[in-house]
Amino acid sequence: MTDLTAAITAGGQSSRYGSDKALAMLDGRTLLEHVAGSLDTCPVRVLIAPAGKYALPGWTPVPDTRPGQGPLAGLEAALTAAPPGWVAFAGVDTPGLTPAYWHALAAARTPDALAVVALDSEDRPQPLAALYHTDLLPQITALLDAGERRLRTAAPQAQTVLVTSLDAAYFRNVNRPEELGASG
Ligand SMILES: Nc1nc2c(ncn2[C@@H]2O[C@H](COP(=O)(O)OP(=O)(O)OP(=O)(O)O)[C@@H](O)[C@H]2O)c(=O)[nH]1
Ligand SMILES: [Mg+2]
Repeated sequence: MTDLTAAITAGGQSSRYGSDKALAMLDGRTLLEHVAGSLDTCPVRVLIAPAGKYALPGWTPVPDTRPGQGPLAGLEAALTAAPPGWVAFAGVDTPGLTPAYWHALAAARTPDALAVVALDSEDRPQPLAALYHTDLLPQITALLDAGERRLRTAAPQAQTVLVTSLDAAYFRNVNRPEELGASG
């Protein structure tokens, strides 16, 4: 994955979780560390979060361009900070991601694609564990300027490769404490 820049967007409020879910513990590591571990071999790694909020060795903190405006704004900050090319973009709350997941997405890229998005076992797109190309940046900025906040609008369908049949375990998503279960 040496040609991917890693970006974790961590500017959320965890309002459903009730405390900062990035720091919630699962199997001895924080959720943030689980996600970071899936991307540690990427040469450039950025954490979209307020300066000083998290200590994540090897990851460069990058502040939001539009604080509090959601993950689409987090993606804008990530694509702005990244060198030209592909960015592996993840939230803090998907601890099932692994290097193999990102390899599967990277292998699905086509020459015309600007995004690679997995579908879960119910065919729902997973834009918070997806690849985006930095060439999307001007259109994402235009979307945000026009008031758009939905991450799923980040890339046009015609330039999005969909990846199916991946293991459901990759898509574990923690929004509430009960979703961490006894292991939390
Ligand atoms: N950079 C950045 N990331 C965000 C922002 N809002 C949400 N995120 C991140 O997007 C990911 C998924 O968001 P949610 O699951 O809705 O997390 P959240 O907004 O913290 O939680 P809720 O308040 O319960 O919706 C998480 O990694 C969040 O940290 C934001 O304004 N800026
Ligand atoms: Mg949210």
